[in-house]
Amino acid sequence: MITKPMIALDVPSKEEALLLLEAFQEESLFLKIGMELFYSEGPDFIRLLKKKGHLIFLDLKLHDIPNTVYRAMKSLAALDVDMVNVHAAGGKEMMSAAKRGLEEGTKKGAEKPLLIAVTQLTSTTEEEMQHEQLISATLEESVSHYAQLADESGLDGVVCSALEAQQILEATRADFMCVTPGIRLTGSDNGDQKRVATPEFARKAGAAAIVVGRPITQAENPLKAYQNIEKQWIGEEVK
Ligand SMILES: O=C(O)c1cc(=O)[nH]c(=O)n1[C@@H]1O[C@H](COP(=O)(O)O)[C@@H](O)[C@H]1O
Repeated sequence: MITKPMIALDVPSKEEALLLLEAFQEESLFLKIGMELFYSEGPDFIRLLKKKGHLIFLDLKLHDIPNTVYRAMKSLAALDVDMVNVHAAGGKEMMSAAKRGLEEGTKKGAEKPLLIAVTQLTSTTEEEMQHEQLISATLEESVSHYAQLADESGLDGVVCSALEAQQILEATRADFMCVTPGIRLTGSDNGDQKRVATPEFARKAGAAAIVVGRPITQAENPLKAYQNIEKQWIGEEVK
């Protein structure tokens, strides 16, 4: 279990990201850098955050032909990040190519980043999946199927809603990682998220990590919000 909640740094610039991080002072964090920040600030900002002692989940959700994903992963591995992801919908050949790229791109002596696959985005409902993606299975079946494909491709885990973590662990193996975004506290704004759960639910369902963005980044006091979520995630009593 990754005890630090992963903070989704969904802000447009390095300045805004650093301003937000000021509140956390010297604390070492697990930061998720997504497309918005990576596309604007690039690899240099990742290196800076690593130098400051943070762990990085580089969330670029690769989904392309196997050769392209293999080559892209080789580049990403050289950044020495801790976790990267692809879309499971890219298929087993693509996921295996991603893994090979990471292995070949990791510097000697460095640890290979964890590789996980997005199953169905937490912003997707079963109805949307069936009518827009024309997948006739239930959402649970689709998510478990993608998780099994990811496991067979040698990946470390998946991104899913905490609502599906327990069934995924049953369909794969006990140490398969379920990284769960769509985390919300009871009564808070879901925004565009559809399959949401509390940190406590995620823990009880066996999730390996939680990813939290707006409930922290848009809170009046981001540090306090983070600490509150962390307590619920690791199971400490909230005062
Ligand atoms: O891969 C992800 O991280 C991801 C997958 C998914 O299914 N749903 C999902 O919300 N995410 C990411 O998790 C974060 C959730 O942010 P909040 O909804 O603001 O907490 C965003 O940065 C999303 O890009």
